[in-house]
Amino acid sequence: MSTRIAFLKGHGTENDFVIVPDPDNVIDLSPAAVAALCDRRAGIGGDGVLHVVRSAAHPEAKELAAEAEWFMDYRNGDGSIAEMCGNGVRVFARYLQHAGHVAEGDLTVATRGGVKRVHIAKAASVSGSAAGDITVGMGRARLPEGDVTVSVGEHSWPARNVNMGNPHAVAFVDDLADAGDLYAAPPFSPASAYPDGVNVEFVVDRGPRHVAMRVHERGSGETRSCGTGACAVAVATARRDGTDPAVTGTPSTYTVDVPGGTLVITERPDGEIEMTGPAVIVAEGEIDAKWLESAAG
Ligand SMILES: N[C@@H](CCC[C@H](N)C(=O)O)C(=O)O
Repeated sequence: MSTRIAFLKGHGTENDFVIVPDPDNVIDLSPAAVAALCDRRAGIGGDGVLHVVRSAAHPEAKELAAEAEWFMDYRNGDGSIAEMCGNGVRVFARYLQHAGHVAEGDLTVATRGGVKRVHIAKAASVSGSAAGDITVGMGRARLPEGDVTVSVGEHSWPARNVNMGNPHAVAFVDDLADAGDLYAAPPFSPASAYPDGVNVEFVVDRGPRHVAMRVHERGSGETRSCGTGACAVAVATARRDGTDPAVTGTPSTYTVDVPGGTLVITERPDGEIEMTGPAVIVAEGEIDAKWLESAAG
């Protein structure tokens, strides 16, 4: 490993990531190293890490190399691995554009949840200062059967199971404040419902086809946004509202406010879901490899 490791910092609706470009997959990103990087006081700080690797150089993505040149090796802030990160893909694409690997327009990104189609919209200003939104094709949701209850303090709510490649429990609440401080993962029952943990979304109505949510993410705690979570919320809300596109035959679009901004989610009658929102690179620099080695213990 060289003595300096390049990194960038980016976010999508304030779901923030430490980006580690490593085309040849030579950096040892242990779970402890990821947690050290994401530490908001002793490290750089982030909800997760986007390890940017050429698909051909990663054992989990080699087979996807013909379809997507780059693999998003996503890690949660505690170092755990997740199947998918929706905002992560959008920020990953912005990094590829920023680094000159891709231009505006269409591209593909390999993830543990399969190959995702991405569209980088044209910048809104000629100076390029107002970057265009980024849309990602998130694939189809799965809606596993089963009643789940989510609790916070004295409150408990029925929750809808939605799998966006990763697991989500969506609870409709009267007031987002009822979810409390969300320092700890909200307990759910039955305890066997999510053997690998779950991301929990709390949702209120804001208007026609417009909701707001808070989220507690598995492996990261409460975050300011979650892309897969916003998609899970749009899917659950469409079923609640009777606007399931598979039934109505027309696309269903929801605006989902998160604490860090707004995402727009469209589900088509064939079940394919697209998510659109901003993605920004805010800084770049170098990490001392010796610090990372000692911080990771
Ligand atoms: N913030 C992400 C989701 C990241 C993964 C999640 N914490 C999990 O463990 O499933 C998003 O934007 O989708």
